[in-house]
Amino acid sequence: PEIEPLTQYFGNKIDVLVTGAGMVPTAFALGRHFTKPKYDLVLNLGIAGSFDRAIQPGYVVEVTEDTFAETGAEDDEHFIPITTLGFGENTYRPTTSLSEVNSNFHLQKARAITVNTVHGNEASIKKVQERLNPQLESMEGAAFFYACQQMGMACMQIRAVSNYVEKRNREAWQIGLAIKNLNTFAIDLIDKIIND
Ligand SMILES: O=C(O)c1cccc(C(=O)CC[C@H]2O[C@@H](n3cnc4c(=O)[nH]cnc43)[C@H](O)[C@@H]2O)c1
Repeated sequence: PEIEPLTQYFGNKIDVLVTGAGMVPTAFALGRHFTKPKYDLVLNLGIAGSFDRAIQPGYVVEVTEDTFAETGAEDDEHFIPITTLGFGENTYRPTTSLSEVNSNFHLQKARAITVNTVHGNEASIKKVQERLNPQLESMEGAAFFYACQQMGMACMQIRAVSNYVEKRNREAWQIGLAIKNLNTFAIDLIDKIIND
């Protein structure tokens, strides 16, 4: 449902890969799909939660970096990131930007984290904010950047905010508004890209 208006609009003019929610389904689906011809541009489109009260539900945002928030080790009250452990990276970035792709389009930029568990507890939200100071969270973004980087694909992540990251308050989520705004933006952008 997140990209149905877009698939209806473009038909088979673009390839749409629905990965399912979460970093493992996303990385697997992209790894399997990328054995096919190289793409000019790969877009990750989805909804997200916002830690930043200035980035409100309905806003469409360009993600400029995305961190796997949970990869590391606990040392009692202290968190040791995987980078410190020496097992690899936790932060990944797009390999192109909206301004490079089409200078007529502008979006607010934001730093994101990628999580397995949607935050919904005040203490854990405070902890992750103190550690990583994210503006957005999703369940796929960093895995998307990772897969694209591994395969040398030009990539960008565009997310529409469906909810604030707060103590679980499912009734306040505005998924319909986020999906509408995400699809309106994505259709406009892709239309320009394929017709220019
Ligand atoms: O908690 C629920 O009842 C519930 C019902 C439907 C969907 C969800 C999701 O968690 C959707 C996950 C989906 O959306 C992205 N997303 C949206 N908001 C957030 C968030 O605050 N934290 C992390 N991910 C979020 C996510 O990328 C998934 O694709 C829950």
